[in-house]
Amino acid sequence: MSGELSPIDKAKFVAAKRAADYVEDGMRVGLGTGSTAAWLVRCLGDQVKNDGLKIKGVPTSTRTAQLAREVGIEVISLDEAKWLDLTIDGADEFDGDLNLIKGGGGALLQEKIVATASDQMVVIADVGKEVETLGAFPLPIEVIPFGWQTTQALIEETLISMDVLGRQATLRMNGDRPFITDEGNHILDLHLNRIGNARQLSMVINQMPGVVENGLFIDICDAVVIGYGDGRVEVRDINEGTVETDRLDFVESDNLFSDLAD
Ligand SMILES: O=C(CO)[C@H](O)[C@H](O)COP(=O)(O)O
Repeated sequence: MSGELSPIDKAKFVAAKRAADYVEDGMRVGLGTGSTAAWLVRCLGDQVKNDGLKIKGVPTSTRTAQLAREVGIEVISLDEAKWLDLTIDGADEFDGDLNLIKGGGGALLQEKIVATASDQMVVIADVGKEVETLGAFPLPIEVIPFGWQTTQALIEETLISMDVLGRQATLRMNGDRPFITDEGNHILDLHLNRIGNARQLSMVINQMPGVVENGLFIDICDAVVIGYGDGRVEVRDINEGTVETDRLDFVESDNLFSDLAD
């Protein structure tokens, strides 16, 4: 990547850069997956290299693990860490209660395990991820490959019996093959348009044989750092509402930004 970044990349960058302020020396930090989380990993790597920040990172995917090592972050497993001070991750959608849809990058299982094992989960997102009601983004469901079509049919039939509108579950592909997660599973993307009762839906889906986990994160996220293309950031905290609006100075961060963009 080089040259001028798009407003959406700038928004992701400023959200990630602001969220890096949550990270303190000595912390065990869950590192999310996706393009926004990748900015965070690069920002933390920069602080490790240039400011002597000492952290241990628990990545939520092989992709993030590779990037974290490349930028100089010490990587440990979740079982080594046992418990984390903080997880910072992206999201595909967040609503006013800071409930999320995640898994667009196919890492929802590790992401949910890691976020749930953390004192605090902070989401970083460009403002386009904010929704009134979750569901326009297809809900990822991780299923084991054995009998996946039976699991798909069970999901669709159960949703019909619950009168849920729009319930097609499509197998995620990687070219002409099924997408395979880090745990060797498949992803079904459930097209609902609108999720009326996310908590109930999540529980119903997770009870089905063959389902490993779904991408609804209910009552897990503590704060969202929202980035805007002009450098503004807004922090929304579950307990305190909007706690801060700020503007990151692109001039000040130009070096880091263009280094990272290269
Ligand atoms: O849940 C995820 C990966 O499984 C990502 O956090 C989500 O898809 C957002 O990605 P991006 O930051 O690239 O928009």
